[in-house]
Amino acid sequence: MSRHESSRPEPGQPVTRNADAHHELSIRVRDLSLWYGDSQALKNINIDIYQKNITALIGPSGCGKSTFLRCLNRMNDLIPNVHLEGLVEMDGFDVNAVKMDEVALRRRVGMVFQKPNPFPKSIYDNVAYAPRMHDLVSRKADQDELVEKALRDAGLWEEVKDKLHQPGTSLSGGQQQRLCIARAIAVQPDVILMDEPTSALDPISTATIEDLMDKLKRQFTIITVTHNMQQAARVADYTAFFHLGEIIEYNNTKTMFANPATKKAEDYITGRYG
Ligand SMILES: Nc1ncnc2c1ncn2[C@@H]1O[C@H](COP(=O)(O)OP(=O)(O)OP(=O)(O)O)[C@@H](O)[C@H]1O
Repeated sequence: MSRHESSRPEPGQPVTRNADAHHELSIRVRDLSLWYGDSQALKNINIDIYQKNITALIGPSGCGKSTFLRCLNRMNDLIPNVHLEGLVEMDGFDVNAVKMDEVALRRRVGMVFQKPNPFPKSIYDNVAYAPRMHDLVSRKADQDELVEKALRDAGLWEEVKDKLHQPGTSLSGGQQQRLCIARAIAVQPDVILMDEPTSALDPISTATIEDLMDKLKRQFTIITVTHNMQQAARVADYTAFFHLGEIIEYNNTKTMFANPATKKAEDYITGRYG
């Protein structure tokens, strides 16, 4: 029996589709449920997320996409009265295990938010902050090299190389978001979570970030929440459709958009509801 067959959810669990067998597993989620107090926000989520691919999470407002994303780096731990059941496994490690070091986890799983949120520091220090905190660099020359590489990989170096000591907040919105991406990749995470990374940006900055995501997936596993169906179709290798806290459909993006298996996903993708 192949790894994929053995990890299939039991019959009766929410529908999830396994991906092409040649892709390596990054994150395995089984029977994940989450409650805010008495209110259940995620219901028996089962999904396999693949390395060095982009997975888009789509679905109507309030269906649990951001809640799910935060389960992947334990950011829900910061919210009072959250109760979680089920398994989130990353490269074979149980993310929710008591002994899992949250600082180490957040080094492996970077996050980029909807609104660009650079630290109130220089462009240089925004990028150097986390590598310093994680003791990844000590010599100044190594730090300079790392900052340059992260900014180059985020497609920002040419625009900022002559003003590295200006505040990150002095950049345009699209540049600030690329700075946040540089900050996230500076510690070489395995996974980057993006929560509507372009929704606050103009169309040109959005296109720049989409191109960047396409390049970054050679190095990183990317999971992105988006309300923009064209964006999901353009950038995502796989798409998961959430509805009322469940994953109703999960497939490679081409198949889901050309031939959705459920009426709900079809209606949502075609803009008939949501
Ligand atoms: N901190 C919180 N405390 C209590 N309930 C919450 C909290 N965050 C989210 N919820 C609830 O959990 C459900 C899922 O919310 P979530 O933000 O994950 O959905 P979403 O699909 O990301 O929505 P959107 O597309 O609007 O961002 C909603 O009913 C929401 O009200």
